[in-house]
This record gives sequence, structure tokens and C-alpha cells, in this order.
Amino acid sequence: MPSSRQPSSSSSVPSSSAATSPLSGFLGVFRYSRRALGLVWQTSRWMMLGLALCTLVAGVLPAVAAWIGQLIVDGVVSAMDAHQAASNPNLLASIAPVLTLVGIEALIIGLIALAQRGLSAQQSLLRAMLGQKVNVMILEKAGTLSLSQFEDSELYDQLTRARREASTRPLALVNKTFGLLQNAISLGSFSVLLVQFSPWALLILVVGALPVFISEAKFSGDAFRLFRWRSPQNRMQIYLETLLTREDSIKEVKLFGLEGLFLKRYRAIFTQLFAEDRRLTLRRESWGFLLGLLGTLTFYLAYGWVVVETIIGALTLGQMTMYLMVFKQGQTALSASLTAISGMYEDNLYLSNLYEYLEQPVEPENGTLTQGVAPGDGLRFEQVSFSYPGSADVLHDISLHLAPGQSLALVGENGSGKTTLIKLLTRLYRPTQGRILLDGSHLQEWSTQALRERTGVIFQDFVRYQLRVGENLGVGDTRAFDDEQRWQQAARHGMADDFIGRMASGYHTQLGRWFKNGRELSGGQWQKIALSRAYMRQNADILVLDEPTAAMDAAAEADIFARFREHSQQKMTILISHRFSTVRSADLILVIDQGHIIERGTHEELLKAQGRYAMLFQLQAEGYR
Ligand SMILES: Nc1ncnc2c1ncn2[C@@H]1O[C@H](COP(=O)(O)OP(=O)(O)OP(=O)(O)O)[C@@H](O)[C@H]1O
Repeated sequence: MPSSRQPSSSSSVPSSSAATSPLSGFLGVFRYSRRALGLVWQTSRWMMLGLALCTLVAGVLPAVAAWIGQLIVDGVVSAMDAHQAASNPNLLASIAPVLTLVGIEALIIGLIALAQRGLSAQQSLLRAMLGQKVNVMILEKAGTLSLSQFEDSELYDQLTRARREASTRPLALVNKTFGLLQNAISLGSFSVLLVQFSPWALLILVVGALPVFISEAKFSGDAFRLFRWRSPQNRMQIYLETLLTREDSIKEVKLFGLEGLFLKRYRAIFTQLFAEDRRLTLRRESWGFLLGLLGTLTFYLAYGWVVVETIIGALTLGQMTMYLMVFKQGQTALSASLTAISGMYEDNLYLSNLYEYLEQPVEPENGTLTQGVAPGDGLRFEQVSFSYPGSADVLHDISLHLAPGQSLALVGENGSGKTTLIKLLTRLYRPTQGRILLDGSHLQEWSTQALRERTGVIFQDFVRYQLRVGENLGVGDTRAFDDEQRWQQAARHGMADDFIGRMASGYHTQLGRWFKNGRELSGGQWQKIALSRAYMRQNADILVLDEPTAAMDAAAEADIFARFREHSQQKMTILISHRFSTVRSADLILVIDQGHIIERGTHEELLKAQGRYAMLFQLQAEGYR
């Protein structure tokens, strides 16, 4: 879980890309547009070309339709005049050209509809494909992050934001880019018509739309900053939802009667967030309305002008109709373009978050060793100290040596650093001081693959996969993930075969409640599954069990350890346990207190020394008397 640190400055304050510096910040933020287009191109180039074609058609044809409209009106007027003037009018001859134009206009409108359908069909298909692609990118990246990066609340926020929003944003950006293109083409073709009336009309059109655009751009930035700033609250909401709806927490929530408390907090977060949303929405819409009025005003100015020109005979009736239509549609296209630009600005801000996450530096994988310089030397800690990022030392000056065939037990109070030592040994974290050697070579020099193969670890908080029983074992060795024989063998060693055998579908029984017919196991049974999982690593010669039997009954525990010793004779074993009955047979016992080794020796030696170990042992023994 991420630490509960408050988000640091960069999540509460907009990043440089979202900074308020006017034009440069605004333009700089478009740097992700090209990448979004590239992403769509990689996803499906045919659909991207299809989008471009439909955009072109839907962009050019409206102006053509307006021009045909003018020809129709003027055609009608002149046909009417001719019809009235002629003594013997030929109806068909006068209406045929106009009707042909009406037919062409109908065809054009049909084509525009077809292009728009094509656009929306391709957009919805692309949305699904692109959403999947981006989500896979996010998950693949997650696989490369280190444990400490996961525990960093800032990065976790970035990941949450990326997952929640960014999978839909690239397409939104591309749609807007194409929408912009379409409107720009329409606008270009409208301008060609409008400029014949007057270049001033064009200027009026542009000036009328600008204020709305500027306010939209400003509010998009505000919305994004709000989104970024409130990530921690959103995360808390998601967490509360999980607590209130997941079967693994609902038991306790019910028994402690926490529903009301959690719901209250959930509502309070919403109320707070909603107040900010409302404020922004109201401001955004009111300004949008007021500035939009300017656009309407300019339209009616132009309207009056065109009407006057028509009355004084400078324009035909058909031209008047066309110019009014062109002006109206031009205004719509222009404001749509400007809204698209400010929307793109917003999408870019969200995408900047996605790419910030995707570009998180990962620790280079530079270890290549598959064998140490002193094979058979085993494991050495040399004056190792460690502190978690941002906290004080958790381990100080730890030195130990474990040779193949030896067993080590770690004893100590809660929080003394036992699990942390295992995290260092498994390279989940690096020591802040000192070094760890495996077979004489620095742990960092080992190839990840070789190291993983040599270690089998079961942590206290092992994962209860909601998969089939066999797969729950198979995860211990991905190469044998589906190997039923290996499952059975591992289950025998971990003493899970008995109860698995009694299940109706045996190794194919679905575990957990998320899926239909999923079975739940008892705590001890889950532990046996986890233990068997460790035995899947046949080649592992370092076996680590962190509190492996805490949930097991005494008979099972004794049996488990008898088998454990039998299967680990040539191996190095490390055991963490609070039960002295489990610990006593280890070759070396380390007593850890607040990160220091305070005693070391065998059970007998430590009893003789009459120190902390002896005291704790007596205490536990008395409990059993
Ligand atoms: N991811 C982490 N980030 C920061 N501090 C941590 C983290 N994990 C553990 N700690 C702290 O490090 C100390 C040692 O924890 P560790 O889990 O190693 O103890 P432990 O001896 O295994 O305890 P237990 O017997 O309760 O399992 C504790 O004070 C704990 O609060």
C-alpha cells in the first residue's frame, strides 16, 4: 500500500506544463498531440485514414451545399420572373434546372450524413482499441516499477489519474484534432464565399468568437489543476468504496458498524469536491454565456448589413440566403474550432499526466550474473543498514553469514525489522549502507532471473489469488503455471493435498468470492496453499518463510516443519516466527531489536546466555503450562 504521506508539492501544485504562464504554457501543452496521433496511427492506420477521409468530406460539403442553395433561390426567382413574363409558359422547361439543383443538394446532404456516420462508427471502434492499448501500456509500466516507487503516494496518484482518465483522452484528442480540421476546412470554404461579400464580414466573424475561446482555455486549465490537486481525495473515495463493497473487509465493517462512519466520510469528500466543481462549472458557463452573446451580437450586425445590401439591390435574394447561412454556419464552425482547441488543451494536460507516469525512470537492470565468484559461499550481509525513503533507519549494521544447508531464524518484536531484512535479501529494496553478497558476488550484480530462480519466499501478507487452486500454486513458478503434476507435488510438500483432494473439482476449484462458485478457504488452508506455492520453485536454494504457520493448528505446524527440514537439507532457509517451538531447531537464531542484532546463537546458547531470547522463551513456555 502506498504510504499515507500527504501528496508533495508537485501533486498539489500544477506542474510546469500546467503552469499559468499565458501563451508559452498554452502552446507548450500541445506537445502531446503528436504522440496521441502516433498512438492512434499505431492502433489502426486504416481507421485513421478513414477518419481523415470522412473529415474532409464532412468539412468541404457544407459550403458546397450553401452555394447550391444560393443557385436554387436565384434559379427560383428567375424562373418565377420568366414564368410570369412568358405568354405561353413551358412549366417543365423553367423548373427542370432548379429541380436538378434540389436533387444535387439532397445528394450532398446525404453524403454529409454518410461521412458523419462513418466518423462516429470509426471513433467508437477506435475508442475501444485505444483504451485497451493505453491501459496495457499503463499496466506494463507498472510491472517495471520498483516496490519503493509503488509506495510513493505521489506516483500512486499519477497512476490512479492515468488509469482513470487517460485511456479515453488520446482518442478524445484525436477526435478533436479531426473535428478541428473538419471545421477549419468548412471555415476555409465559407471564407472563400464570404470574402466575396466583404473581407470585413470575415473579420467580424473571427472577432465575435475569440472571447469565448479565451475563457474556455482558461477554465480548461483550472479544471485540470482541480483534477490534479484532488487526487488524494479521489483516492480516499475509491478506498472507502472498496472497504464498503469488498468481501474481505465487509465482515469487519459490519461487526464494528462502520458503514455509517465510512459513508459519512465518503459523502463529506463528495460535498467538498462538488462545491469546487459547482463553482468552476458556474463560472465557466456564465462567462461562456456572456461572451457567447458577443458572438450573437456580431451575427445580427452582419445580418442587418446583408439585409440592407439586398434591399438596395447590391445582392440577389439567393446571395442573401447564402451569406446568412454561410455566416451562421461559419460562426458555428469557428466557435466549434475554438472550443476544440481549448478541449485539446485540456486533453493535453491530462495526457501530460499519462506520459509523466509512463516516463518515470526505472532502475536499470544491469545485473547479469548467473553464478557467483565463490559458488557455495551462501549468503552474507556485511554491515547492512537500511531506511525506507523519508524515514529513519529501520536496520542498523546487520552482519550475518548463512551457508548452504544452514537454517536461520529471526526473532524479534513487531516492527523490529525482520520482514525488511527479507525485502533486502530479495532485492525488493537496496541497502542504504553495507552490502549483501550471494556466493561471493554483490546481490545487485545478479541477473534478476537467476536470483528469482534461487529464492522461494512466502511473505506474511501473501496474495490470495482469486484463481483456481492449482493456479494459486502455479504462480510460484510461471514456467509450470499449468503443470498439474507439479501442482500435486508442491501441494504434498506444503500439506495442502489433503483438503484440495476433498474439494469437488480438486485443483480446478475456483477460489475466492469474486467469481461464480468460488470457494473460500480458512486462514490455515490459505497458508498451506502459500507454502506449497514456495515449493513450486524446485531449484530455489534460499527458502524464506515469514510467519508461515501463524494460522495453523499445532499438529499441522509440527508436521509442516518436519517436512520443511526434510525438503531443505541442502538449502539455506530463513524463518521468521514468533513461536519458539518453530524457531528452536534453527542452526542460527538472530534476535533483532529496533533494527539491531542484539543476540545471536543456537537455541541452547541463547538460553544459556540468559538474555532477551531466554526471557521471551520462558514467557511463552509459561503460557503453555
Ligand atoms: N514500506 C514501508 N515504508 C516505510 N516504513 C516501513 C515500511 N514497511 C515497514 N516499515 C517500518 O519498518 C519497521 C520494520 O518493519 P518490518 O515489517 O520489517 O517489521 P517486522 O519485524 O517484520 O514486524 P512484524 O513482526 O510485525 O512482522 C517498522 O517500524 C515499520 O513501521
